[in-house]
Amino acid sequence: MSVLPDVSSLLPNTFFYPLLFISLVLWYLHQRFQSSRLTTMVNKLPGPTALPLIGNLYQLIGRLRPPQLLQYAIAESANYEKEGVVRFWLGPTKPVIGLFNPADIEVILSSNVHLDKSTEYRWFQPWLGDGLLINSGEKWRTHRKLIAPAFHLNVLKSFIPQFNSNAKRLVQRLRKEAERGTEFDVHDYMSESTVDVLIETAMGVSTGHSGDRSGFEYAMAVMKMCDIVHQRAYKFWLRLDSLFQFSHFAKEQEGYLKTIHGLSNSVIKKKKELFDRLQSDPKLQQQFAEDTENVDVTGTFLDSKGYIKDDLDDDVGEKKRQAFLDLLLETKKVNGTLTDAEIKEEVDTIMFEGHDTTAAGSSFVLCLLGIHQDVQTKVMQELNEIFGDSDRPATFNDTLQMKYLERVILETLRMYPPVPLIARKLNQDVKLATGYTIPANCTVVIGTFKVHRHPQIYENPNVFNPDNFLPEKMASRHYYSYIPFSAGPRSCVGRKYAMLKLKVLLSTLLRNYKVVSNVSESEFVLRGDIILKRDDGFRIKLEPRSRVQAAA
Ligand code: HEM
Repeated sequence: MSVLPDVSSLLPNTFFYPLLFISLVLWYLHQRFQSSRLTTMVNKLPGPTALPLIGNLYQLIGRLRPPQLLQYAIAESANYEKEGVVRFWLGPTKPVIGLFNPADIEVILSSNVHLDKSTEYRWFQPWLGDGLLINSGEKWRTHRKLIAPAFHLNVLKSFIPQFNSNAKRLVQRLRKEAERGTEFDVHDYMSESTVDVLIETAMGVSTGHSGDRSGFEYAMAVMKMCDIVHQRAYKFWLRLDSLFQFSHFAKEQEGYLKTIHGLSNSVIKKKKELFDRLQSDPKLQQQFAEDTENVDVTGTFLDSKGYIKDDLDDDVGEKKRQAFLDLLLETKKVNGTLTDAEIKEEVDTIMFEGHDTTAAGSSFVLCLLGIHQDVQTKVMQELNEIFGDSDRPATFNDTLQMKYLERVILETLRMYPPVPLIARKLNQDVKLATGYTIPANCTVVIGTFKVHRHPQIYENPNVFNPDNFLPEKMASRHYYSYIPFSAGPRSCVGRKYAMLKLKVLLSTLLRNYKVVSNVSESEFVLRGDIILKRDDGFRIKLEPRSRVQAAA
């Protein structure tokens, strides 16, 4: 028997050296990151406590569901309202800077330098290719210059008949819900309608009104794709393509993209056939000639003079006034400067941006009108003054008189902005108006939802009040305190299209149905997966209005 004490339990076991090694490597990496220029500068910005290496990721534990994530982002940013800036570390090398001060936002959005989208937008690439929403540099500049004129007001005015015929179809589809009189989710109806109307206007292809549900299937696939892209942002193991490709999401994505690209391919094919026929038939050309009637839009949101002016206001001359897909095909034919692949990615981009945003926006308008019956009564008074007893379709001039409905739409987009945040990647240091400096390589997130509910900008920011958009109220606020369509050189090209379409669609629907909602705003469960939605569904009831029938 040994007289020596047993020291084997004190000796390092098999795990000791590997653990020591990993700890030393982590400690070394932490020290390196801490002393880098990026970290030193970012850590001067206000933000919640970040832990070594994982940064603020620990705060996401237990919040990996879209509604909780949005709630967390809103609550955490409220602690930095005074500063207008908040920094988060998503791991050791990924700083994200949230901005919600209009003067700081202007520094980024009005710039011709900070135009690059954040790296997260690359997850859209299998879907949108290198289209206008995500591309950058010279390609973005030339494509933006090419596409913006297709959304000039004089082109949009020629879409009024299609807006009306689709509004009428929507009213007919909703009839069964009105007859039932029970609660239903209006978002599916709005999605299908906004896809169809986009195909018939910007793409210039008839959907045939034949009961074909490809628009609906497309809209549902888009919703699922948005969910996948959103999950990649906060489930960190999905951020890397090398891991994502082995997940079940990759397989699902393939299926959704088949539906999405199936529709865009078929739209392009149909349009090409029509385009070729048009080219060889002068009579058809005459028939499709644009309506370039001159109408005064001063004093409305469609007129940007009193608001944020952008390239949608540039007069591009009569010649260039063509609808979107006509313009692209013509450019390819005449200049040879566009490839088929480029046309495809721009069609996919416009199809996505043009439908999901307006489907969410219009669904929120209906929910809010269902809750605020006094506001709905005022909208109806205005519509009755415009249309009287007539069930005629809306004209462009009618839409200019829908000033109160316009304020309702603007206020809805303030409280529930369909694009709740915008993210840019900085390629150089930026000094903000508030004095803070953000270093190059940071991701900057503009918190639209947060700016729109800032108590120092909007009196009673959580109260729905269309009068927030009376001209004098708008004039008294900072330009960049209302940015549902972003602003500056990279603002939304479909802004005027969206407002015009929403007015025709909503006014037609309201002339036929009274909207009712038993759900209060405090019960809305919001989720921000790319586009802001209600997780609990856009639940409303409809009651037929006896006086006016569907506009013919
Ligand atoms: C209520 C409706 C809409 C809202 C709230 C909205 C909002 C926005 C926002 C915030 C952006 C900037 C996104 C970013 O920087 O990440 C954007 C960009 C864009 N939107 Fe819209 N949008 C709407 C409707 C439309 C429509 C109807 C179209 C086309 C028909 C459209 C086409 C685009 C395009 C192509 C871009 C990219 C522009 C660029 O990067 O140069 N949008 N939109």
